Amino acid sequence: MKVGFVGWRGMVGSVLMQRMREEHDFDLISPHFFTTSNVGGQAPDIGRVDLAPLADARSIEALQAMDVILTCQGGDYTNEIHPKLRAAGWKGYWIDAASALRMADDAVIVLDPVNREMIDQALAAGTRDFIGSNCTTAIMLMGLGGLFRAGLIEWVSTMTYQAASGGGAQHMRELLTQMGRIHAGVSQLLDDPASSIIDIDRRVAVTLRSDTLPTEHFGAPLAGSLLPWIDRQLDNGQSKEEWKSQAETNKILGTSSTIPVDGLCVRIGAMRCHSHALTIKLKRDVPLDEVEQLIRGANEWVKWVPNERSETLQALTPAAVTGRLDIAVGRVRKLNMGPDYLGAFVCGDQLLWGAAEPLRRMLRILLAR
Ligand SMILES: NC(=O)C1=CN([C@@H]2O[C@H](COP(=O)(O)OP(=O)(O)OC[C@H]3O[C@@H](n4cnc5c(N)ncnc54)[C@H](OP(=O)(O)O)[C@@H]3O)[C@@H](O)[C@H]2O)C=CC1
Ligand SMILES: N[C@@H](CC(=O)OP(=O)(O)O)C(=O)O
Repeated sequence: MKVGFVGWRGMVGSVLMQRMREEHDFDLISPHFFTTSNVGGQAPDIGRVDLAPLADARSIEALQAMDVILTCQGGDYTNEIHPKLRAAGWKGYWIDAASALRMADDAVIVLDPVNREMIDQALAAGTRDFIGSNCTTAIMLMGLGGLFRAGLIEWVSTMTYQAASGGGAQHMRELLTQMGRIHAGVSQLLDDPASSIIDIDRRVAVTLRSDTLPTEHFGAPLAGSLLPWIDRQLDNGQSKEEWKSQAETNKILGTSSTIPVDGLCVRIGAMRCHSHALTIKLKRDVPLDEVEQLIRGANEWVKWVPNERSETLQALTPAAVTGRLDIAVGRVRKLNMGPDYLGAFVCGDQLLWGAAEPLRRMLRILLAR
């Protein structure tokens, strides 16, 4: 199978390449690499010597020769190229990280540990566009899939804690630069055990509000702060990121009546793990041991964290989860609102299950047909 890769050197694409090498996916395909900026350049090192030079990612003719196109190039590229390619009669499979086509009627959002049946049915019916879900939504569904599958969830309120990587590589750099500037402004005081914490704090506040702190990408300081708005503003008061959670959750689950999902999405100073603090309204009072069994049994990546302080601090944090496929689920307990109200916390790497992993697994599904 000829597979064309677009966007392979970006942040999501690089994680995808790494995972595909780890899983030996390249052994099973004929890979072709495309570029929007360096036609004729050298293909990436994937442990193979038989690769052609980089092809033009805007050449419909070159793309048409592919059986599958897997793109992490972004929504603008998708909006430009996908319609032209289909209009030219291309019948191949389009696998995409960007949100552009997600809600299209003839596209399926792929998260196979949650919606494998839907993917199989769509393939049998001739669907050709398979799109990765929003990262935040994917992580919640990977963590709570067992409760959704059992039909126990009446609604979910999700308050998110989203990492800098969701904005892209430049955002991660900006966060670290902000951290460094803040530290540099007080490092001498920190070294002096006799210095006043009030002085240190005052200087930090001055740095946070100063024009010299780089905020080009986030639009405001994130280090030492947080940003309670992610993505565009919608007319109903939601952010686009908040809107996606209900829309995509229900599309992925194929619900016949909408399960309400809503809450506030907040950017925090984590590097690449998104987290959710969840309030779940169950349809009935489900005993906690049953809840645990359902959550743990949903997929092999759920890492159950008992609702205890030390284990939570060890395992239910971005620091513990980053770079791993684990979806940590913990803080599961009944809330004061009543026996059918459940609290939970979910944490996952947004570049893995939130972006690259469902795409490479979709490719595997195609290869296994
Ligand atoms: N599903 C999800 O939850 C997520 C989805 N995404 C999607 O993935 C898309 C890609 O995101 P992301 O990987 O962050 O985008 P990047 O900005 O890292 O990369 C996108 C493209 O930019 C070009 N580029 C220009 N300069 C550089 C450079 N110095 N280093 C690397 N690439 C460069 C590359 O194209 P070229 O080689 O052709 O020049 C690259 O493929 C997003 O637009 C979004 O749609 C992102 C995060 C999560
Ligand atoms: N919006 C997400 C990342 C992302 O790219 O999402 P999407 O693929 O839905 O556009 C974030 O900022 O954390």
